[in-house]
Amino acid sequence: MCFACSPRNPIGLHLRFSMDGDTCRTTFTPREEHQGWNGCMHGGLISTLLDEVMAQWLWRQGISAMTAEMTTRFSRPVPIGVPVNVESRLVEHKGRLWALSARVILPDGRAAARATAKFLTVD
Ligand SMILES: CCCCCCCC(=O)SCCNC(=O)CCNC(=O)[C@H](O)C(C)(C)COP(=O)(O)OP(=O)(O)OC[C@H]1O[C@@H](n2cnc3c(N)ncnc32)[C@H](O)[C@@H]1OP(=O)(O)O
Repeated sequence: MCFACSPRNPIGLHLRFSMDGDTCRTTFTPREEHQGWNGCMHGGLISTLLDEVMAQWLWRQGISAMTAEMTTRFSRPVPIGVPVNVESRLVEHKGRLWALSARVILPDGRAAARATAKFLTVD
């Protein structure tokens, strides 16, 4: 029961994804219970959005892969109650290793957070 995407997880984020060309997308509006710093979404949960949108890019190509490494840059706060777009793309693929990038985008089009990650295919 995935914390990020399962519709049955009672404490989950209930994210829903779609592919748009070579980009995987979702949207999310953080609520009070997702707060970290006053009035802003918790950074760990922002990382969850980024991790999951990259994992889903792979999943939707039929690739089972786990996150092996991830770097996140938090550029601007994500305000509670404000909808954000989250998107990912493939950067590179070599053998079992898949490199992806992702962004959390505020309604004014500015990126609030960016991540790069390496995923390794698993059996
Ligand atoms: C869509 C539904 C799923 C959504 C899930 C959302 C994403 C997640 O949250 S996944 C959960 C979080 N991630 C984890 O728990 C992963 C924990 N780590 C592991 O289980 C293992 O380390 C795992 C599976 C990633 C890799 O282990 P294993 O299969 O034994 O590979 P391993 O032998 O260590 O490495 C294989 C090769 O990759 C290389 N490699 C491993 N990690 C890295 C890395 N970060 N960067 C570059 N190369 C790497 C190794 O050097 C090795 O290279 P070589 O074959 O040339 O020696």
